[in-house]
Amino acid sequence: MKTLPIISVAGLRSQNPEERAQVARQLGIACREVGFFYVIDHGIDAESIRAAFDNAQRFFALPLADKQPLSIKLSPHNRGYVAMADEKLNPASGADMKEAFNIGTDFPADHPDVVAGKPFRGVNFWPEVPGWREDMLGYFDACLNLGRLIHRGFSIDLGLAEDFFDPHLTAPIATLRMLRYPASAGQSDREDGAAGAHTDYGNLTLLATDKVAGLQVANRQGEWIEAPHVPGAFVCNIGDCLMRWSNDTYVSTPHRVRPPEQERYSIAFFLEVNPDSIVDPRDILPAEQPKYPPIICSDYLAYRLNATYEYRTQKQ
Ligand SMILES: O=C(O)CCC(=O)C(=O)O
Ligand SMILES: [Fe+2]
Repeated sequence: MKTLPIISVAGLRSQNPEERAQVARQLGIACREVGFFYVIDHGIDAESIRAAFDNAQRFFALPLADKQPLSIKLSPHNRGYVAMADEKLNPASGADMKEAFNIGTDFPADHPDVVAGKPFRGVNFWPEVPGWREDMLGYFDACLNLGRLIHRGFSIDLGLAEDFFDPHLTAPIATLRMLRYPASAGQSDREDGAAGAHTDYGNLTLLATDKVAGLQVANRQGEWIEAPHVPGAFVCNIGDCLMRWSNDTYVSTPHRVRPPEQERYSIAFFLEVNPDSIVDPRDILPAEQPKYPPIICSDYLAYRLNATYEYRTQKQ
């Protein structure tokens, strides 16, 4: 396998069950074989994607003094600004040459779940850039709805009720993450210098990229293959939580980012499920011997984040 499949998900919106099943079959093959695929006909309009990239650019262009007060280190909820070289997605490798900004599921400070200190229920940090918050929350919701739709395809493929994931996706943990990788100018000697090899933690990631190359995905032969920008497409991949939930039927696959020739932007949307959802392989594959005990979604995510971010002392 040298290239990633490109899947049109338009059929998932069809009234005709056969059209939905046809898309589900393609998703199922991709999720079993490589855990990565491009999605086209996703229904998110080009203008809102462009606005999200413009907003990312405007944010990262702010002086460090404006970004640092929004530091993720000040958030117990995985939100805010990650400064250059402050993260190692592969702890065995070097620091990632990137900066990032995380927006989580948006809750007001007086929401009962926030007041009660429920895991991952918190307020976002916002830069003072006009229009930014509205645009980014609109884009967040569009990604969430696409993530829900793709989960319907997964349910069909896995032989579950089509709405199996719906009750788990009513108010899920989700993170919209803007990323900026500076031009390496030939300076980096690490193939994974922009983002170390890692798998994602949740159920599903939807990634919008710009034209600059950098993302690589490991195929089953252990070779790194390029995942180039496909205009209008999202790069989608399975995360560890869904791999576990599906008893390893779907695979989460290592990927990394090479130091780009030119400055590169990407925007990832990491979708988990509701914080209190029980992730139990027996619910998806009751006939199989489960490889994993049941876990609570928020416990699993907190465990994975705490392993990645040394500064995270606050358990969620
Ligand atoms: O920027 C990219 O292309 C991929 C980023 C990524 O894999 C991540 O942040 O988890
Ligand atoms: Fe990733």
